[in-house]
Amino acid sequence: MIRLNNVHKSYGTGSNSLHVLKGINLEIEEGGFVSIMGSSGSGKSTLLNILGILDNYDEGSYYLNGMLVKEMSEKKAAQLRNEMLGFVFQSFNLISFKNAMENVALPLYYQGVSRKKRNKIAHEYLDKLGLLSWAEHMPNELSGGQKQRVAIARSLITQPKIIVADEPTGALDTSTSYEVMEILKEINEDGITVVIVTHEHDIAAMTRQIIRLKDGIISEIIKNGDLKQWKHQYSKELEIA
Ligand SMILES: Nc1ncnc2c1ncn2[C@@H]1O[C@H](COP(=O)(O)OP(=O)(O)OP(=O)(O)O)[C@@H](O)[C@H]1O
Repeated sequence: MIRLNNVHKSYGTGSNSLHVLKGINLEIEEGGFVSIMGSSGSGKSTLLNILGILDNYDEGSYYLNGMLVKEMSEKKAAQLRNEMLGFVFQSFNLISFKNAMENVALPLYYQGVSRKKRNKIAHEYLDKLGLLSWAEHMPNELSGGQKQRVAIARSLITQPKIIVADEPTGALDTSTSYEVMEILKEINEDGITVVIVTHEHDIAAMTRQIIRLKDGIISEIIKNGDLKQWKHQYSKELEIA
């Protein structure tokens, strides 16, 4: 589903240039539940933005569903983004002057779906996320967890194949973070590939594969069965630190 071969990305030019990704090789299978970890500035968001076709890369290749992302026209890239991808952000990115239902329905507005139809579908997704009674509420009347659930409902309304989430629990307290991760897990169990960026080990451990970025390359890929061992090793590292 996702395949990156030797992907490089730099910001700036000349002496101001910053080489952030220095040859990323990565495969994510359909139905994967993956977290990207790494220290601040290691390039996690840069990588996620490339995966989500929100940003370009400089060298290498990125195949999404067998299609080379780089050689696409902007129109084709936008189409692929709209058809394949749903986005969730740390700061929810809800529109403050629209209520929960209107926020969820927004992607369908851009697809030209009639108001009646998009509101009906938005209600279905709010219901799925347990937010039906909050449909008419404005974002500032919702808790952080509710806002993130609205954002997740909005990301799902176009029926994407992949959800990319940049620090989806970064603005939430611990128990709400786990609730949001449980929702992402259920979404994944419905067959949607989920890729998140997080710096929290407990959150990463809820996914099935952890990709660690260091010095612009993938330093480690920890798979399902090894997570327990990894958590044990990590807690020992913490003790030493
Ligand atoms: N648009 C940009 N222009 C210039 N430099 C950028 C840009 N975006 C990111 N960078 C730089 O690239 C590096 C990697 O940034 P990125 O946001 O991908 O890291 P990150 O691992 O997600 O960090 P954090 O955990 O702090 O969010 C950082 O040094 C950052 O300052």
